[in-house]
Parts: sequence; C-alpha cells; structure tokens
Amino acid sequence: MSDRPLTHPGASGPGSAWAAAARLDAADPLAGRRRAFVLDDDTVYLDGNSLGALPAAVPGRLAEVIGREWGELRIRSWTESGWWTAPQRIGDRIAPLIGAAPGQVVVGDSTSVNVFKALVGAVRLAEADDTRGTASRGTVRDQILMDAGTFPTDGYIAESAARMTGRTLVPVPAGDLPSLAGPRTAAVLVNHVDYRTGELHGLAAVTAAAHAAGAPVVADLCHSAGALPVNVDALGVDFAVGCTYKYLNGGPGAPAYLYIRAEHQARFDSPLPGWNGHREPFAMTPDYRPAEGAVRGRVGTPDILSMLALEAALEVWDGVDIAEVRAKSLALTDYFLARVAALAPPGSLVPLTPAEHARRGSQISLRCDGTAAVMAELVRRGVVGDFREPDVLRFGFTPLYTGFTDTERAARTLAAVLREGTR
Ligand SMILES: Cc1ncc(COP(=O)(O)O)c(C=O)c1O
Ligand SMILES: Nc1ccccc1C(=O)C[C@H](N)C(=O)O
Repeated sequence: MSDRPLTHPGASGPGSAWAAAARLDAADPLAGRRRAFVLDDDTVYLDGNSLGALPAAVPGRLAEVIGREWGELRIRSWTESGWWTAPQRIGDRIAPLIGAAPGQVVVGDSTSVNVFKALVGAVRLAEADDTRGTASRGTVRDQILMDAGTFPTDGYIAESAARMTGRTLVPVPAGDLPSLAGPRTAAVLVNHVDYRTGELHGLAAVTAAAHAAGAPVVADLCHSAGALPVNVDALGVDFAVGCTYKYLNGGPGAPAYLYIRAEHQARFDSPLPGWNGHREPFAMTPDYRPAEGAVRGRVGTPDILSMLALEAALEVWDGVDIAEVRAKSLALTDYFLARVAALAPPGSLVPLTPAEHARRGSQISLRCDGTAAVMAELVRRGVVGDFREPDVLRFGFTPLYTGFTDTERAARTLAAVLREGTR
C-alpha cells in the first residue's frame, strides 16, 4: 500500500521517474537549503503555503532571547538587545524579498490589522489627493474595488473600512480590476495570489490601471512573498501587507508586515495611531505626532518573541536569489501537474491553478470528489497538503525545502489514493 520513494531512487532503473526526479534534485542549486529546516524524511510537506516549516536556527535563538535577553537583561533588552527597533529592522530584512528598498516595511500585528491600516490609509490618501487637486477634479471616489476571490479576512476588513470611510466595497473578478478602476475608485485591494486557486494576479496591470484612475493599490502578498519575485517598488504598488508564517517560515502567529511606499509615508494617516508610531513615544505627550517613515505604521508594543523567531527564520534567505526560487517553484509545480495527469485515474482531478506560468503562484489546487477524505488519507500516507471548501485540494510548493523526489512521491500517493478510494 505504501507509495514511499525508494531510499535510492536510481535503484529502480535509470529511465524511471524516480531516477529522473533524483537527477533534477541533484541539479537543483537550492537543494542544500533543505538542511536549514527541521523536516523529517517520512513526510512530504506541501502545506508551507499555510504554515512554513521550522528553520533550524529558530529554537536556539529563541532560547537565547528568553534565557539571556528576557531572563537576565530584562527591561534593558528594549534598547540593548534591539527589541524596540525590531519592527523596522526586520522589515528591512523582508524588504528585498518583496522588491522594496529599505525604510518602507514594518513588521507587526496580523495581516488583517495591516489590511485595515493600509486600506483606510489608501482611501485617506486618495481623498487628500482629490482635495489638493492632484487627481481629476470633481471626482466622487465612493468605491473600494477588491478581487472577489479574496481570502475572507481581507473582505471582512475591507467591508468595515468601506463603511467607516463612507465608501462601498465592490468585489469583482480579479481579472476585471484593471478595466473597472475608474473615477469612482477610492482604492483597490488585490490579493497577489488567490489562496484557493493559486492563481497569480497581474499586479502590474492592476496598479497601472488604478494609478491611471488616480487610485492607490493595496496588495496582499501572503501567498506570493517568498515564493516569487514581487517588485513592489518597481511596480509602483502603494501599500502592501503580508503574513510571515507561510513562505517566510516565521512560525505560527508570526507577525505580519506593512509596506508603505516611500513617497506616501509623509502623508500616511494611520487609522490606528498607537504610541509606537509616534515621533517621540517616550515623550508621552497627549497629542499624536506621527514618526517619519514606515515606523508610523506601527501601533502598540511588538510581540518580541514571535518577532525575533521570525528574524532568525529569515536567515535561510541569506544568499538566495528569489528568481532561482521562482524558477524552481515553476519546475516543481509543472512536474507535479504532469505526473498527476499521467498517474491519476482519468477525470478524477480538475486543475484549478492556471497552467500558464505567468498566472501561477507556488501552489497547485485540484478539484476532486470527496476532498476531505482524500486529504485525510494523503496525510495518513505522509503527504501533507490541505483542503479548502468546498472541494479543493491544495498543495503548496516551498522551493527552499521541497524537492522533485518529494513531488514524485506526492503525485504517486495522490494517484494511489484516488485509484484505491478512501474507504
Ligand atoms: C491572503 C491572506 N490574507 C490574510 C490572511 C490571514 O491573515 P492574519 O490571520 O495574519 O490576519 C491569510 C491567511 O491566513 C491569507 O491567506
Ligand atoms: N493562519 C492560519 C492559522 C490556522 C490555520 C490556517 C491559517 C492560514 O494561514 C490559512 C491560509 N491563509 C490559507 O491560505 O488558507
């Protein structure tokens, strides 16, 4: 019943699929990165698009933070251990992964909270532009456009942000965002990669169209950062948010980040002006005077343990070229699609993820019957993905620790489960 790979894939013959996968692994320039993670060879972990694996550097660093910085230095660590400035320091560590120059990213809060800050901030910016006459005069920007397939939290938050700013939230198919951005658009909120289908949306086209209409763009990078090049600076994206527990491997509940484009920082009017975003937090003045730069995106006291775990986790990116990550991600997902098509019973799976590279993130979503039972059986057999309602199997490919033999095993196991049934 087991569909485990052979310990030496080549043993099944030089022409076999195992041997071909092993050759791809041997030629993979990122293969050595797997050693930077805590993983077991019995499991093929394809759920890094929900919770990234544990980087090996994290436990030791956390022990030091707890034992030395908290346990011994105590209050001194806010300054001496760099705790207070961690949100901007770690933001600068994330910046290159999303194509941002330093000084534009702060880490903290959840993605949900950052969607709120960014979206309300974006609407306030558009409003200010209209008032100053830099956008077309006489516009009534009464709508927030959003991709209808959004991860739910973005939609919930956007609905509230719309209500609070006196706008209407208008969910539309992601592909229609460029053509629908117009004089009524106050801001556009778009997921770079659709969490359910794995479709990569055209952030360049959305941003260009929104800007032509005088509206700022907020991008949710949860499913793209760390999996593919994002280039927020080059694309002109105004605000971006993302979590760090998926492809950035920061750990369960790791803090999210907020990108505030440099040119907007001086006018970013945060709807959550907490004391950490104050110009002089320790002056404790009753009036709010926002800090310069992305720091004004901070709110309250940072979650230091999670934040410093994230900082240690980000070491796995030292020397990694994100273009190489993208190339491997596409090769892995191509490989998986091809092997599943070859091995699974005809008609048993319908790919939801676009075949076109330009429209594909780093996950493969497949529709099938009995999704929950199929995934439960896959997990039982050591292939861990997940499923999303109503009938979608999701397999996330994390190029830093997933190989081609892993992918061969996942495809074979999935095909076997579908052939054999789950009862
Ligand atoms: C696209 C997207 N946005 C937001 C979230 C959730 O954000 P958080 O739980 O960090 O607020 C997720 C996943 O949890 C997601 O996939
Ligand atoms: N934060 C979580 C906590 C618990 C369980 C899942 C999540 C996810 O991140 C789900 C993910 N956003 C998704 O694309 O489905």
